[in-house]
This record gives sequence, C-alpha cells and structure tokens, in this order.
Amino acid sequence: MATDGGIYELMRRHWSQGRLVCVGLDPDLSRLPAGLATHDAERATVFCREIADATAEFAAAFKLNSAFFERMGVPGIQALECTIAYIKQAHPDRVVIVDAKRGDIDNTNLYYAEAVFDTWGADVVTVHPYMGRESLEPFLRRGDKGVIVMGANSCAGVGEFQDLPVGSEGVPLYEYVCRRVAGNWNRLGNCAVTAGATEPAKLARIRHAVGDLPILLLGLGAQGGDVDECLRVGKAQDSFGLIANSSRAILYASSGSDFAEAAHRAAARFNQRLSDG
Ligand SMILES: O=c1ccn([C@@H]2O[C@H](COP(=O)(O)O)[C@@H](O)[C@H]2O)c(=O)[nH]1
Repeated sequence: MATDGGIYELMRRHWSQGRLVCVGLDPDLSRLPAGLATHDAERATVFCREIADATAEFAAAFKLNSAFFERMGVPGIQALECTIAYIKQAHPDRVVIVDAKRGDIDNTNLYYAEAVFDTWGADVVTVHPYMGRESLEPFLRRGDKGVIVMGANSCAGVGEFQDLPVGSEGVPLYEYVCRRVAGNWNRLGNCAVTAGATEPAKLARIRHAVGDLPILLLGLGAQGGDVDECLRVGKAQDSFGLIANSSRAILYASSGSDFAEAAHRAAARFNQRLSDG
C-alpha cells in the first residue's frame, strides 16, 4: 500500500484517531480453539481472519510472524498470503507488518524483499542490521514500504551482543544501531527500529537516539513489559510513535469458541491502557 507520506504517515493517522494497537497474528496450532477447520493451515487462516475482524477497531497494524506460517510448509505460506490478502480487502488501511527478521547479502535480500513486499503483499518487514546498510539496500530503497530494523529486543540473554559498548563514545550496540538507522539509513523516511518493553531504560535511550522515528515495541503483553513506564519514556513528540505489539495476550484471551469476542475485549483494554498512559 503506497501512501502519500509513506507507510508511517498512515500509522500516524491511525494513532491520531485512537487506534494504538499492533495486533500480533502468531497462530500457534497447539493453542487454536477446536472446530475452526480440518486442516492446520486452514485453521490458522480462519483464526487469523476472525481475530483481525474482532480487533481491527483498535488496530493501527497487524504483525504476522512468518515462523508460525512457514512451519506448515507450502500450505502455511498460502495461509500467510491469504491472511494478508484478507486484511487488505477487509481492513484496507491497516498496516501489515511481516515479522520475518530478514538480513543476507544484497542479491539475496533482493528476493527476500520481493517475496515479502510483492509476493506476500506486506507493507513493512523486520530486518537484522548485522550485515550493514549496504546489504539491506533492496529493502531500504523501497520508499513505498517500511523497514523495521532490530535495535533492542525483549528476550532473555539479548544483551550478549546488543549491550556491548561500541564506537568512539562506547555506547551500547543497540543504541549505536538505532542512531545509524535514524541518521543514515532513513533517507526515504521508511525506517523504524525495535525496542523491548521488558527494559524501558533501553527504550528511553532509543527514543533519545532516534527522535520521532516509529519504534516497534515488543514484549508488552504476555512477556509482562511495563506499559506505563514504556509510554512515559517511549512516546514520540510528533505522534504516539509506538507500534505497540501484543500477540498472545490478545490471540489467546480465551481458548474457547468465544475467542474472537475475548480478543476484542483484550484489544479494547490494551488500547485504552495505551491511550490513558
Ligand atoms: O524482541 C522481540 C522481537 C520480536 N518479538 C516477537 O513478538 C511476538 C511475541 O509477542 P507476545 O505479545 O509476547 O506474544 C513474536 O512474534 C515474537 O517473535 C518479541 O517478542 N521480541
């Protein structure tokens, strides 16, 4: 979806209209309610479609983690494509992020970019920065799309590399990466970075480093990130500025046949919390 001011302008419009949630669509087959469909990939597709419909009212974006689809092989890829196509048709202005954490040499990235943006139809992709800006050019030169670069993350042990001091000032690697993305990689205004809600102090440093760049905030729901503290230190000045993701806490709010209603209520509560903070 090409928009006049780029993909994040669309996100800013949602934020200004009170849709603050990024709903994570990670269909874990072991947690899907019974009776949706016979085949796994179809179950995942129906589940994601119902969750999207139930939560769109509060959603600026949907984030599909490709692993949950890729594990099912060809039918899983079809489920991913069908889910994206469905969101585009039923909720056309919602931003679709594919969380695939790509990053390879440039000619391989060319095909990763083509796959995610053109074949699958996503608006935004997550990438790893480890191989440098030049290798990521096939993503970065897509001004009609968005690129979210891993800055800081939410999982245990993530500091092993991300916290190492680098550069002449000895800043942590995650901060150095975020600074580079905001200052050197964002020529087309299509970049964002990640931060983990489990460590708000790092989010604060990232916000300081990137100005008003959007930040994909991970770890807010099931991982127990501190919502209030993240909002206090993480919001941008020109807009909400946080692509505030919650996956499991919304998807699996109920394991019964009322899963969609429960997801609606969970997304509503999360949206209110984000709006109050
Ligand atoms: O640092 C990271 C990077 C990615 N994720 C992804 O977010 C969801 C998990 O969200 P929950 O709300 O905790 O269910 C999943 O797709 C991860 O790969 C992350 O959590 N942390």
